[in-house]
Amino acid sequence: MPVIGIVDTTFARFNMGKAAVDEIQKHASAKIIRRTVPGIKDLPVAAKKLIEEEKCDIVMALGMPGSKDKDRMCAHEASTGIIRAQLMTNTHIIEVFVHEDEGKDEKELAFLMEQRSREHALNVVKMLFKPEQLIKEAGTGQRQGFRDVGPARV
Ligand SMILES: Cc1nc2c(=O)[nH]c(=O)nc-2n(C[C@H](O)[C@H](O)[C@H](O)CO)c1C
Repeated sequence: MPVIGIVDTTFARFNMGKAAVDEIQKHASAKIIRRTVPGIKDLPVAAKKLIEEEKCDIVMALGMPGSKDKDRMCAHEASTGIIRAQLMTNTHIIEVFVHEDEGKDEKELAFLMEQRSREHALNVVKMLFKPEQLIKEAGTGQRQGFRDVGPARV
């Protein structure tokens, strides 16, 4: 049975890991191993440990960069770390970040954090179990959270 790792943060203002686990369980049979770390800069090593020590086939790294400049810098550093962890382990780590200022208010922020977590969880299920479905969706302007934008019109 495939093993999916989920790592999220306490800094985030919505329980992103819970939404991702719930969505995966609705659509696939997989062992899920969940971890929570303080913030996004702690995600890369947590994901790498899930891959190397817990034998996860794929990992979701979920977090919320804040709205200050130092948070944006932090997000860039965390992303770089996540990419390095992917290259070091030759394993996908699907980064699910929702910037705190993407939502116009708290309600929209919570909506976006839940939807993006769930839609990327579906991507993970497709990557593991139905890769041909992703090929069908190539170039279709999919977005996670807000509405899909569709293909460019010619
Ligand atoms: C400035 C800052 N901003 C964020 C953020 O926007 N989002 C987040 O999840 N975590 C932030 N952190 C915390 C770091 O990611 C990390 O948890 C600490 O530096 C401890 O390693 C920090 C320190």
